[in-house]
Amino acid sequence: MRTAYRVETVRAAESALMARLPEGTLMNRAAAGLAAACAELLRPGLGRRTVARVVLLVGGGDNGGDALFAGARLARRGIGVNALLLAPDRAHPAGLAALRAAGGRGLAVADIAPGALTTLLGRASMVVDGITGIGGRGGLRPVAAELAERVTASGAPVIAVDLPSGVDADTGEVRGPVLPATLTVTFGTLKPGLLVDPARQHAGDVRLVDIGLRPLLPVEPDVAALTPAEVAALLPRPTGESDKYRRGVLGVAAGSARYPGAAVLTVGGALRGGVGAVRYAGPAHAAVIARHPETLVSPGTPAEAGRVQAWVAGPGLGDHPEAERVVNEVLAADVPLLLDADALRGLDPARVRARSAPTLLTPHAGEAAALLGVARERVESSRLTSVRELAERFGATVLLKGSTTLVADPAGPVLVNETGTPWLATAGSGDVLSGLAGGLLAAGLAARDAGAVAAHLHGLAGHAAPMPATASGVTDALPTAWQSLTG
Ligand SMILES: NC(=O)C1=CN([C@@H]2O[C@H](COP(=O)(O)OP(=O)(O)OC[C@H]3O[C@@H](n4cnc5c(N)ncnc54)[C@H](OP(=O)(O)O)[C@@H]3O)[C@@H](O)[C@H]2O)[C@@H](O)CC1
Ligand SMILES: [K+]
Repeated sequence: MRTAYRVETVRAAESALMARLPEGTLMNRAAAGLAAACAELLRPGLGRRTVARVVLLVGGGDNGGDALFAGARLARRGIGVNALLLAPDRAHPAGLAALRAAGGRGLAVADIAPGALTTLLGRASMVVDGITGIGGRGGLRPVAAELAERVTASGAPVIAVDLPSGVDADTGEVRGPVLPATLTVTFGTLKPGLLVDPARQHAGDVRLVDIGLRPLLPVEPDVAALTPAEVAALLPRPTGESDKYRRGVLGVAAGSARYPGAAVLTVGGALRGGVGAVRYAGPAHAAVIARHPETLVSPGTPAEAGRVQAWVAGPGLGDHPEAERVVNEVLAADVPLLLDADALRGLDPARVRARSAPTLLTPHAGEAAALLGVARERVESSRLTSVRELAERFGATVLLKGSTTLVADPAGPVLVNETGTPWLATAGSGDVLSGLAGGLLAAGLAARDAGAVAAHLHGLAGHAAPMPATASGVTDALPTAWQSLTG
């Protein structure tokens, strides 16, 4: 797992580690890793014998200290380094002294004429952002924001120290101006803001520098992303003993006269999710059997459908004459249940909490907002907080769809899926995901794993599908995605 820890936990681990080591060791390790990453990016330019010039943006905290010590290392290699000090009286004294001793310059931003600043930034091979790290609060303050804007306008690549300045490390929220980076060099551990949108989008590539923190961090992270190997290990595989019931039978209650396609896509996703069989119950049975002849179909409601190991309900229920009854029946079924789309409308938390079998809810931001009674923008800007709130309120696992899909249980780490692509924002794509995750539930995966594995596969299939991707194309690409994971 790629794991991320919130600031409070990082600080506790850092102080425990610092207490065992000579003063300055951690910052020295951080600066060494940062300087190495910068030098690597500068090398192609140096190969052409252009003069490398680095500009450091230095805030009043230790994030600025990291930038200054890294700058000193670069200056010792003959690189021209100018540090722009946002708070000159508070710039890390030892860091500034090291930079100056190595031949670099420290300049108070307030003392630089606008024209000179433009020239300095225009000539920079790269800008190192040490304005704020884990000590940053809210969006950048006006002077820092103005500087950030000028840096962005200069077009120079930005290397963020620990975090892009202006993002919230713990929540991934962006509450004001921020300086977007090409590369973020982070220390000791990832922070949630490096995995969760919208902050993640400002981080560029992320490189983790080991400063020896790992053994002092708790086992359980706050946010994590499964690696491809971990996803592969969770995929259900039939054994010699398998029959369709042991592999799992999924019930699908989706689609309606108006939206038969939703039933077809949900069943398609399930069949590609490694399930033993799919029972479809509802008005779109003819469309389902025409497209997926291996489906066991019936026109009735879930209670009449026969034995299943999990249910998916919701996609395209639309004008289904018995939509309410369908949702009531699957809620009453004592098997894992995935609720999506129309089944989420007006869903009563108490009814979900009362279930004895696991429940997985798969809202997009709009549906999540309706369930929480907040504006959609609030969910989009506070995705991590929102998904946790929903999981807590419903006592269920919640998969919040979006650019980075999040999967939360009422407690424990939130899983982030990193394989998504904007191409998946296409009609019916969510129905495929529901079927896929439902199939994994029926195969016996825990709700959190089913959600995370489905999101991962769905993302890979979104990349593998012919462009421009359609939901059917994504379904058809699922075996390719599966094979890319299992070799
Ligand atoms: N601890 C360790 O072991 C290690 C820590 N390391 C490094 O230390 C970093 C944390 O350092 P930190 O705690 O000094 O906080 P930091 O991120 O520099 O920010 C505080 C400064 O920013 C300012 N400021 C705040 N908000 C602002 C805003 N919106 N806009 C503008 N300015 C704002 C704030 O001003 P103030 O509020 O005090 O007026 C203060 O001056 C960490 O991310 C990592 O890089 C590494 O060396 C590895 C070992
Ligand atoms: K920074």
